[in-house]
Amino acid sequence: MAQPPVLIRQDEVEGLLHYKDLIPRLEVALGKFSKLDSAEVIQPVRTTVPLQKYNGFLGLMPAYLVHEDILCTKLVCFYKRESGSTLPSTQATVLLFDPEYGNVKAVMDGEVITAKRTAAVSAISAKLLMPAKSEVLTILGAGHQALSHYNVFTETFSFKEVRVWSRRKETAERFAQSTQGHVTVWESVEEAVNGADVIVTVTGASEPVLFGQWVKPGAHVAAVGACRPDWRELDDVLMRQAEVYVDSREGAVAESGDIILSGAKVFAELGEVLNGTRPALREKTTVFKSLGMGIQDAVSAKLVFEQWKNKH
Ligand SMILES: NC(=O)C1=CN([C@@H]2O[C@H](COP(=O)(O)OP(=O)(O)OC[C@H]3O[C@@H](n4cnc5c(N)ncnc54)[C@H](O)[C@@H]3O)[C@@H](O)[C@H]2O)C=CC1
Ligand SMILES: O=C(O)C1=NCCCC1
Repeated sequence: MAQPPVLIRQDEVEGLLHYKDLIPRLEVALGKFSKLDSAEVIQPVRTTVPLQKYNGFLGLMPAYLVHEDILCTKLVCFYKRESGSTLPSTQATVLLFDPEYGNVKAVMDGEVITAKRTAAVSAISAKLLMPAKSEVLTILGAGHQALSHYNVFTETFSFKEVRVWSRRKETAERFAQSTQGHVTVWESVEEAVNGADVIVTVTGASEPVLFGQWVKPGAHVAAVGACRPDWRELDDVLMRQAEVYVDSREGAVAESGDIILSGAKVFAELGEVLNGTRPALREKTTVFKSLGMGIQDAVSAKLVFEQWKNKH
């Protein structure tokens, strides 16, 4: 009979999952996903169950990485919250299976995994697509993703200046006080992104907050919020003037309001750039539209479980 699953708590996941281990594994997984005959990676587009009463969704995100034999699913609830709400906007649990036997080996917190793997993939996009001498990073939004993005971007790159904007100034100020390094707080998006080389959008917005006319030509935008077909973070001008990269084409055309409603064309998946089958147009204005993928959670869960076993 199979052993009962181990339970790995949020604080344990936090201590076990490190960007230096995660980033190379995500790069390999994204590359495999984007191979033309991607029989190595099985990942259907996320199934979402609307929770109309609560302005939210339950997302089911299964994935099987055949060669690594990782079978995993994340269950994630995400919500559109009113300004000032104290309820969480994302809650997630990750289940790691034994693919042969079919039992669950581990149940682990999915919030840290979601925060870190999303930020790590944005860092991969920036490594490939940001201008060669990037000095100014602007983060729009000041929640969980803002912090994980701040952490991985400052750990991986050397920006001279980091700026933050949030719809409530106090939230941006609290964020700036919580970070290790110096972060300047800006009251308007237009000023915050003026001259920025890299812009990360990590808001709960459903209408555009970032407009193309404010973005420096050649800048790189990692657009992480607006993960529903009728939600936006970026305006049509930006979507049409930029070269658009995605994590999954199939996911992007099903779920991204910024892509669907602007009519923008997807230029490449990040995995195609990593595989060398599509170019990284670093000198152009680029948008990486992130929606999140089950394989990213699967790779992270495997890492967490490996590290957990080493300690027990
Ligand atoms: N692409 C991906 O893989 C993932 C995307 N997400 C999305 O990323 C976004 C941020 O997630 P978290 O940081 O966890 O959320 P959070 O709730 O911790 O932070 C959200 C931030 O956005 C701001 N915000 C909310 N509504 C806004 C509006 N209408 N206009 C401007 N700012 C607004 C909030 O004030 C806060 O600063 C969400 O949209 C979430 O659904 C989350 C996880 C993974
Ligand atoms: O990939 C994820 O995890 C999520 N993506 C979009 C919305 C929240 C969770």
